[in-house]
Amino acid sequence: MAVVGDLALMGTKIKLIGKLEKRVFGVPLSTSPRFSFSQTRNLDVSKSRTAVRAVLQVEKIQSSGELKEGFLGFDVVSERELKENGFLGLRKTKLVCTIGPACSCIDELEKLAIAGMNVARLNMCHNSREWHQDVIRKIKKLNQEKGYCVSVMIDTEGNQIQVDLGSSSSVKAEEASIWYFTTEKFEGSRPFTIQANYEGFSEGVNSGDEIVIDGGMATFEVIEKVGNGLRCKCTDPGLLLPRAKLSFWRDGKLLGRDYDLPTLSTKDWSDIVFGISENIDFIAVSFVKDAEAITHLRDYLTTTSSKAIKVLAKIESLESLRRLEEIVEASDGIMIARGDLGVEIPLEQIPSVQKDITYVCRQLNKPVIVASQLLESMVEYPTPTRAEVADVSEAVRQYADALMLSGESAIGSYGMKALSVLRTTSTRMEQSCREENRQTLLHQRKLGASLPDQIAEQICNCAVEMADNLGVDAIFVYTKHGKMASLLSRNRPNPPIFALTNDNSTQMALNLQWGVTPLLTDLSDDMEGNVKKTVELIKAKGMIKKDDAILVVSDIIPISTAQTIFQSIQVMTIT
Ligand SMILES: Nc1ncnc2c1ncn2[C@@H]1O[C@H](COP(=O)(O)OP(=O)(O)OP(=O)(O)O)[C@@H](O)[C@H]1O
Ligand SMILES: CC(=O)C(=O)O
Ligand SMILES: [K+]
Ligand SMILES: [Mg+2]
Repeated sequence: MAVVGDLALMGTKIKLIGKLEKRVFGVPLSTSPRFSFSQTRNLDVSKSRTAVRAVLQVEKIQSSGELKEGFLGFDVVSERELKENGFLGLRKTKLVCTIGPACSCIDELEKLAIAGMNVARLNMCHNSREWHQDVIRKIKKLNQEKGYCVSVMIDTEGNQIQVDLGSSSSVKAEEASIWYFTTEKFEGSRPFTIQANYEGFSEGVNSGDEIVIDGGMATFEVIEKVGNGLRCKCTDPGLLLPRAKLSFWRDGKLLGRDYDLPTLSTKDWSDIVFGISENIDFIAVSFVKDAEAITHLRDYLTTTSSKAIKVLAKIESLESLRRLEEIVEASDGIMIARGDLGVEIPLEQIPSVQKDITYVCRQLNKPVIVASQLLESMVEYPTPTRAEVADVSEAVRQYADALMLSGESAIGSYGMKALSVLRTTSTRMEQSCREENRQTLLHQRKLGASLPDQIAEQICNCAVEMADNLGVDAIFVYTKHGKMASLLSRNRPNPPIFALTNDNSTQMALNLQWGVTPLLTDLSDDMEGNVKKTVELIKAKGMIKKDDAILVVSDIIPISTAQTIFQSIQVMTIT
């Protein structure tokens, strides 16, 4: 903590963190009292040095390169990749890693960041609040002190009917053995008895129906109902793991039952409040049923969070597939959660469903993550199977925005190797798609309703066509909320997109967007000046050379001429 007025901050920009006790420099900084305050403001310290008595924590942001005059906010990993591989060699597909006990210490987190992790995912199903807080703070520290740019995602637990095995690590069910599924709570374990976590789990279930564990780990036939419980016979032997999910089938079809469980449980809401206070970037909502839960959460975030947290809907149930378009429209992005999806639909349908979901996301311009079992064998082994590499390649060929590791990074012994397989496999397939000119096969649906939106969309479509036809080295886009950057990304251009923004939440959100390298930088109303400055800075870093061509797109609305919106495409050749 420091008294702002005592610091020599003349003419610099500072980031203020802490509880605001007064108006600072006459500027009323809005903040919700419930959450910690973190906002960047341009303050003229010279005028008010003596007037200030507000006690605030002043964070040195020069080290993370934030908004300092004359700074181009490259993260250390993109900068290195660009220097080593050149513009075209920059990886386009983003990488998400689930953080678990195998990679939660700061050294392992840093190794993942160096190896290309763009987003760290924390699954709130596991571990304690303190553990999650510790991991988030380590990631923020790495970003701040060492110049990485890793976004943080929390993934809600959700309301699901699952088993509670108490302290047992697994339970084996033998062929024809008789079991009792109950909602009665008891300590320890009882032979042939399995606790289900939800009172109404057996409602509407008849004798003769099937209970499928975790999409096929084991199967039981219901013999009879006993009170709220079910007496069953094991028809397909196998293993029950902790938190194994139950699904009910009749005549070969999933029993689509509405359990009346809200998408977000009380625990999920408490995790969300925690996430907001820890300044996370994404919330992935598990077992989304419809658009309503997503809209509700987004409204809540608008009123309670000072930063724009993005809401991702996880598609992992039959219901979410039925309402796919409305869910995609309502959310900021999608995760194809193939693990639980495979519990609800036959496995052979997953590849075509994945293809359909990525297509819808492309059309509606929402980033999409392909998740679960991409390199599952690497939880145990140091090399992937050929089939796994083919699966990863197919997701890249479908132009998914991001690929996700789950157990491979969270509990596996070869998380770093798995990340490296994702990186090399996606880079190779991206090159092959460029050679094939596959992006020309993308037919985009018109999205914009208002004229400015339609202009933005057309400009981005044309800009990408021009960039590819001219073979420019890079696309630069100046963007406040990331809209133009995403519209460019949607067209999957050959050159990389550098999105220059002065908004930290935009920067962190763009980490999930295919082909976009977000750069946090100081922007002014003077677009010519911005472009000139960026080029000078990037030149000074030795990343650009004579005769390189850059295409520049801008959607910044000048404040001084509020009525006029300048949206333009410029092509520059470096002299
Ligand atoms: N924070 C953590 N602490 C302990 N173990 C973890 C943690 N995160 C993940 N794991 C382990 O990694 C494995 C795979 O990770 P993950 O939880 O992402 O899979 P999942 O079950 O498909 O996710 P979801 O519950 O969202 O469907 C889990 O089975 C769990 O054992
Ligand atoms: C990631 C996840 O939730 C799943 O695959 O089920
Ligand atoms: K989850
Ligand atoms: Mg899941």
